[in-house]
Amino acid sequence: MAQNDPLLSLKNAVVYVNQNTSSQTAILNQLNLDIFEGDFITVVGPNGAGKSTLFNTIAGSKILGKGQLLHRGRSIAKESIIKRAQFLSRVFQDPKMGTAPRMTVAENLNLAAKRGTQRNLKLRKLKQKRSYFKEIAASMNNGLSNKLDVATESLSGGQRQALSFLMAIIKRPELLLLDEHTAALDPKTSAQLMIQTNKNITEQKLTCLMITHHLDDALKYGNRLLVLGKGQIVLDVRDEQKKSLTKENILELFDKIS
Ligand SMILES: Nc1ncnc2c1ncn2[C@@H]1O[C@H](COP(=O)(O)OP(=O)(O)OP(=O)(O)O)[C@@H](O)[C@H]1O
Repeated sequence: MAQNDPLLSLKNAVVYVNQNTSSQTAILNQLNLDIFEGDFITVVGPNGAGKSTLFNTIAGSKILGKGQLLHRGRSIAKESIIKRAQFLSRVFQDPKMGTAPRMTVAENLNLAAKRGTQRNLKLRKLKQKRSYFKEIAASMNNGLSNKLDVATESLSGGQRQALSFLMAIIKRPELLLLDEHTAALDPKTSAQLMIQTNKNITEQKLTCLMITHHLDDALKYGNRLLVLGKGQIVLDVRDEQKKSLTKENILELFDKIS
């Protein structure tokens, strides 16, 4: 693949609800998007703009009605969620999703680390991995590293989201989808997780799309910003153009598309 070929492309993507009925509506409407390796794209838009639908379409939980979805030039529109999970991972808003509640932090990390590999790893190996798990948990800077043997259900929301994030990146996905992953957290915890999120993404050069309603975060983080409205991309800016964008610019655009 040439350096400038996209990692993932949507071409004239249309997603319908109530397809083939009189109330058929396009909730993604002729959307075009090229995602390149190393892009850290923040995604904003009013409620109902189609942000989650975009993620669902990429991850496979919504079916493409028309158009193309290409991974490194190869159509994946008909591939299952499980198949696509081999190259992408996703963190949701709800701290209860993404982790197994009765399992400990270390067991959850181990499960994520061996995803897609042979299942019969011995506990001995889990012990060997402990120092690595402790190290990455410590990098989240929120006390998670002292809770390796604690059941996930007894973690704080912030620790649980930090764990979900680590599980999502532990095998270095080609594409990381963050779906308002800090939205359920209090402002301080949310800001703290965002700092660690950004650190990991930039240091590891991960390719990421992040939906957020925090416009300050959307402007502060990432190299590229998308505004979605009515199932279409109404703004796609990167680098210097993104840096010169203001919250007011985005809010004006929201007014126009709502
Ligand atoms: N299964 C469905 N049936 C009917 N309408 C749906 C369905 N899924 C999504 N929609 C509609 O599609 C539109 C886009 O929804 P989507 O959840 O993608 O928006 P969003 O930008 O993520 O919104 P929010 O910021 O509120 O999370 C909305 O009008 C929503 O009501």
